[in-house]
Amino acid sequence: MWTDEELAARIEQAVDWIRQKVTEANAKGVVVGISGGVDSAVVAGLCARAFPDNCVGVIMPSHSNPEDAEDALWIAEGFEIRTLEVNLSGAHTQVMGQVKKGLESMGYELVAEKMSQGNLKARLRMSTLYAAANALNYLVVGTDNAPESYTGYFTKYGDGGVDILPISSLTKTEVRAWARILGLPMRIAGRVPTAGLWPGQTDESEMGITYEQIDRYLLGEEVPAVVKERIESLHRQSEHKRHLPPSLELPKMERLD
Ligand SMILES: Nc1ncnc2c1ncn2[C@@H]1O[C@H](COP(=O)(O)OP(=O)(O)OC[C@H]2O[C@@H]([n+]3cccc(C(=O)O)c3)[C@H](O)[C@@H]2O)[C@@H](O)[C@H]1O
Ligand SMILES: Nc1ncnc2c1ncn2[C@@H]1O[C@H](COP(=O)(O)OP(=O)(O)OP(=O)(O)O)[C@@H](O)[C@H]1O
Ligand SMILES: [Mg+2]
Repeated sequence: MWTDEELAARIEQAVDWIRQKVTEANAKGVVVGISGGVDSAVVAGLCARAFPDNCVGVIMPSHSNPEDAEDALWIAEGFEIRTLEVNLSGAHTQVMGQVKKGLESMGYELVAEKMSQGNLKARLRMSTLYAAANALNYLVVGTDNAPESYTGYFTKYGDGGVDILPISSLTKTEVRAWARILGLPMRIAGRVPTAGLWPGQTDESEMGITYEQIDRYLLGEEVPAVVKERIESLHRQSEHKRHLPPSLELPKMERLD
């Protein structure tokens, strides 16, 4: 594996990179959503080191996982990050209720209601992070790791809607190793990954494969054929999320006047 010194050096590289990107953008600091999960805990640790006095952690408690907010606060306090708490349940109920009622009154059947409400949650979180970042001239720091990025396991314009991605080349195993070096306990480093979009959701049960398997695939190691097919299918289906929207280029028209 890696030595602690190697890991610490890579962490310092990531911290410097965050500082550089913020400076290049003429911004003054960083905003990060802290969920209680390991990815955002690691990114929070990097952000705190990069901008000890200009870092805001946003905690957006979810009724599906209320105890996560306590861990999120504990993580922020540990890194001495100032926190903003925003409860999105009212906004979520309002928007989703009106969309559902409106579409049903038009005669539509909602074929993917659970996904729609879950992804709206991720997009409201994104809007909240940008509301804070805009107000302060800070950048929004994302938490996608390599397996999530490769499989497209993120919400388009939700948790995927960010300004910079410091851990998007890290396997989940590496993220957990960085967590340990940053002083996070096993309770956080080893917790079951969940997007928190609906009660009981876990990343691995939803994807039907494990992070260990995706890590192995990304490192070019052997994985069962069925796992390889699943990863490649998720990658293909989500290609659109890793690009700017396709835009129609029409030839210029001569003006008649
Ligand atoms: N080929 C194509 N070209 C252009 N656009 C395309 C498209 N196919 C779909 N789309 C658009 O993309 C939309 C589908 O993408 P999207 O809205 O992202 O939705 P989708 O990929 O269906 O779902 C997001 C997945 O990410 C997971 N997630 C979300 C948030 C956080 C985390 C986490 O790990 O914390 C995980 C979530 O549980 C779910 O499995 C469609 O509604 C459509 O508008
Ligand atoms: N309740 C929440 N409060 C604040 N931010 C959140 C919340 N839920 C999700 N987020 C943001 O969305 C990001 C994507 O969630 P994701 O689940 O991939 O990461 P994680 O929770 O940090 O780690 P894990 O994937 O191991 O659960 C989080 O890293 C965080 O920035
Ligand atoms: Mg999570």
